[in-house]
Amino acid sequence: MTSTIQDRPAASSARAGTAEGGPFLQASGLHAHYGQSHVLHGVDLTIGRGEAVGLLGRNGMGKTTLIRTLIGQLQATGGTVQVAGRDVTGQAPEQIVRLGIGYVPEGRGVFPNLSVRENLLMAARPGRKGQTDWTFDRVMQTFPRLSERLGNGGGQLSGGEQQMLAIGRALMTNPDLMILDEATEGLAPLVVAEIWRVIGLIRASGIASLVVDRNYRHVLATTDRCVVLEKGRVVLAGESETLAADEAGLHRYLGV
Ligand SMILES: Nc1ncnc2c1ncn2[C@@H]1O[C@H](COP(=O)(O)OP(=O)(O)OP(=O)(O)O)[C@@H](O)[C@H]1O
Repeated sequence: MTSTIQDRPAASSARAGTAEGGPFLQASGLHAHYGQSHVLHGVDLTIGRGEAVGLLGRNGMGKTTLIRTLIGQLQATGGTVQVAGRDVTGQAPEQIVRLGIGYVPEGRGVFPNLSVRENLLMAARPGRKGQTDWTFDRVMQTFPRLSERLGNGGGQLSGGEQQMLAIGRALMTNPDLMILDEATEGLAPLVVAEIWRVIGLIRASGIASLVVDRNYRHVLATTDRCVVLEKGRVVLAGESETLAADEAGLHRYLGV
């Protein structure tokens, strides 16, 4: 994160939103800038309740910027974002994620000086509708490796364990939507397989997800729908199964 990120103004109060029954997240015509640099150019994105959505695109195409704009870390310079039926455009990240988003940023985000146990327990809270499905014990069952490291500091963990802890922390908030940005980056193959297993578990548990990963084949195979960004614009979108068969589109936009 650099100083070129535009300051986000004070959070505005929630404006009237759409009904509860609509998609969990809906972004319409999103624009975002870093200083003078125009990075998102009118992006539309919808994530249904319980839907797994993949976000694909080559390096620098705007995937992380889109995520940061969705959760209010970066102020949208145009367009709107609705979460759980509320217009959250311009709101502070803390307010937006409180509506039920578990965000696992690229590069993780665990507290290095707190133990694994403390990292998890401090994140614990019921979900937006009071759901408490994800308890400390369930996270332990999901990541047996973390249960062996409970007393260790976050900073003493391997990269893979830190990633598991970051995902575990997000699950402890009992989210309706998990956002995973490059969750497998830089990890050894066995750990990568473990992370994909958990991404599958999250999907099966009915939590919606937005998944960014370099392994686009894996993303296509483990999501319902995918959106492909090129230079801050959606250039391909559709059912993952259909996109997986679109060799020409994948070649053109993902360079494969
Ligand atoms: N903090 C920043 N300040 C200025 N420009 C930025 C900043 N972060 C990203 N950019 C630029 O915005 C564009 C989109 O970057 P972004 O990180 O969103 O892409 P990405 O698709 O997530 O790619 P990657 O996989 O490399 O992270 C790129 O041109 C990038 O150089």
